[in-house]
Amino acid sequence: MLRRYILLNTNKFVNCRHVSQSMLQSTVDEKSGIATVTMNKPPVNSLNLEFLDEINTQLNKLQKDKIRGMILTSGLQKVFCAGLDITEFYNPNPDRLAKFWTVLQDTWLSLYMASFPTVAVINGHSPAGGCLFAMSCDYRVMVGPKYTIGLNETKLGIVAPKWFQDTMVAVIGQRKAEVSLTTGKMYTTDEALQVGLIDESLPDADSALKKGTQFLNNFQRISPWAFKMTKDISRQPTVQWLIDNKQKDLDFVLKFMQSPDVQKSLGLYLQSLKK
Ligand SMILES: CCCCC/C=C\CCC/C=C/CC(=O)SCCNC(=O)CCNC(=O)[C@H](O)C(C)(C)COP(=O)(O)OP(=O)(O)OC[C@H]1O[C@@H](n2cnc3c(N)ncnc32)[C@H](O)[C@@H]1OP(=O)(O)O
Repeated sequence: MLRRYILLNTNKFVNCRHVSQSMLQSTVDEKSGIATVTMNKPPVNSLNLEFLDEINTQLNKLQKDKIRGMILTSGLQKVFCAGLDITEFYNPNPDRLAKFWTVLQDTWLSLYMASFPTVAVINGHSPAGGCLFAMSCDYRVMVGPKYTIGLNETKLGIVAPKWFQDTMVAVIGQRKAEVSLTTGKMYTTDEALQVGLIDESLPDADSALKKGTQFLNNFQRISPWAFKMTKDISRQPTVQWLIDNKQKDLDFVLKFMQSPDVQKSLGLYLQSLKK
């Protein structure tokens, strides 16, 4: 493994393994065993087929490398992740859409059930799929006050799939999730903290990264096996539906996304984004 000193987001030099460098930068601190995975796909870290594939491959690699924890963050100025790349849905090629959705399912399962503790350092806006990724980590630290987070699918004229919804229910509870999902609510950092969608709010990215690292350091005294078993038991009810219904979920998405009404809504939404 290539060893070198590199500059991390914390502006400190640390001795680390440099795992990869592309749309995703991943570094592992040798001493703590904590990986920092930085999404860096300008302009907004939208999740297309190739990017999701890279994220999933990296998560599986980190698992094999037996890292002790992971921070997921963004290398962009003001966006953590803009969610799924809407162009994957608009006038889709059915084969590509099927691959895209399958990789999304797999990436979510890898992240949600990661064998190591995970923290999202949300250093920018985090709508829809970005919020799903953040909620799938074990702890969320967000940089405030100016960014927003939430599952806004209804605002696009589409529907958050069951497993997106269940992930939110697991974080903020049934009632709050229902209101949040039906209204497509995007929470400010303060609101997200109040509702329990995030665990901490910090004024800048450096202190958020430190806070995330502090959380992961809690696990130095906890057996990785005990951690993983506990997390599996806790998260099993949320993941089981997708594990049992991957094909049904995919078939539904293929049908839903090719319906003229959904395509019309997506076209209008894409236009409004371009404006
Ligand atoms: C019963 C079961 C039903 C099952 C249904 C089946 C399937 C449904 C699945 C639905 C799941 C969807 C999940 C999603 O994640 S959908 C994506 C939702 N995302 C958003 O709504 C975010 C939209 N973006 C923004 O709000 C902003 O871009 C921002 C993230 C706040 C950043 O703002 P800013 O920095 O000002 O950047 P711009 O807005 O100027 O954007 C720059 C550039 O990027 C393009 N873009 C932005 N977001 C996306 C995106 N998600 N996908 C693709 N492209 C995006 C934007 O159009 C600009 O492009 P141009 O530079 O070409 O103008």
